Amino acid sequence: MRLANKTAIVTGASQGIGLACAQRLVQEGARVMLVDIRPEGADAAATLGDAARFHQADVSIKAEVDAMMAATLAAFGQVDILINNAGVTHAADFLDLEEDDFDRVLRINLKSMFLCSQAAAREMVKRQSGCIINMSSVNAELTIPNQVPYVVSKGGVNQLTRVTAISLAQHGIRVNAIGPGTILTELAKKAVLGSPEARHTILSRTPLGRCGEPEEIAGIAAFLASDDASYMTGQTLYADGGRMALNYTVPVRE
Ligand SMILES: NC(=O)C1=CN([C@@H]2O[C@H](COP(=O)(O)OP(=O)(O)OC[C@H]3O[C@@H](n4cnc5c(N)ncnc54)[C@H](O)[C@@H]3O)[C@@H](O)[C@H]2O)C=CC1
Ligand SMILES: C[C@H](O)[C@@H]1OC(=O)[C@H](O)[C@@H]1O
Repeated sequence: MRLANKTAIVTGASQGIGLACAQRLVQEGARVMLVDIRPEGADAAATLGDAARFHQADVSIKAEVDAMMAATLAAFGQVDILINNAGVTHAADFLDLEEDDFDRVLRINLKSMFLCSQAAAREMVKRQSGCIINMSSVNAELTIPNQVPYVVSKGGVNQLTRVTAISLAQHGIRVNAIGPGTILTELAKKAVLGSPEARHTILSRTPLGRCGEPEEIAGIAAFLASDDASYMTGQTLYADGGRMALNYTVPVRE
C-alpha cells in the first residue's frame, strides 16, 4: 500500500495501459479519477469501488482539463499524482500525411500533457509535493516510417518531461516518463500487430521474445508514483523487452 491516502488522476483510463495503471494505483491504496474521452471508463471505475471515479473529458482541450481538475478536487479534495497516459496514433506515409492528422496527434499526445501537468501542478504547489508520470514510448527515440506525428509527439514527451521536472523540482514535484515497447493493447494491435509479418518484425527486435502486458507498465508507474522513487525526476524509464538495448535482430521464438 505504497500510495495510501494519495489521490491520482489517470488519463486515457478506459482501457489498455491507463486502465491497468488505475487498477494498480487503487491496489496500492490510492484514490483514482479515471479520465477518458470515451465513456467506457465509467464501468471500469465502478469495478474499483469507492476508491475510483470516472470523468469523461478530451484532455487536449483546456476547458475540459479545467473541468477534470474541478471534478477531482470536488470528489477527493486534492491531487498528488497525475499519469498523462492518453494517446493516439495515425498511420500515413510522410508524403500523404494530412496537416489535420498531424495536428490531432500532437494535440492529444503532447499538448494534453502540458495542459494536464500545468493544471495538476498548480494544485500540487499548494502542498509542495506531487508526482507526474508521462507515458512516452520507445518511439521517442526509435522511428516507424508511417507513424510520423506519433514518433514526433513521443520525442516531445521526453523533453516535456525534462523541462517540467526542472521547472517544478523547487516545489517538491517529481516528473518522470515511462517508455513502453510494444504492449498488448488496442493501440498496438492496430498500429503494429495487425499481421503475422508485422508481429514477427516486432518480435525480431525484442530480446525477451514477447510483447509486454499493460500490467507490466502499471507496476513501473506505481514505483515512480511512490516514495521508492523519491530521488528520481526528469527521467524516462524504458520497459521494452530489451528493444532499446538492441541494434540488430534476434531469432524469433514463437
Ligand atoms: N500499446 C503500446 O504498445 C504502447 C503504448 N504507448 C503509449 O501508452 C499510452 C496508452 O496506450 P494504449 O493503452 O496502448 O492505448 P489504447 O488506445 O488502448 O488506450 C488509449 C486511451 O486513451 C483514450 N484517449 C484518446 N484520446 C483521448 C483524449 N483526447 N482525451 C482523453 N482520452 C483519450 C482512448 O479513448 C483510450 O481509452 C499512449 O500514450 C501510447 O502512446 C507507448 C508505447 C507502447
Ligand atoms: C504506435 C506504436 O507503434 C505503438 O505504440 C508504441 O509506441 C509502440 O511502439 C507500439 O508499437
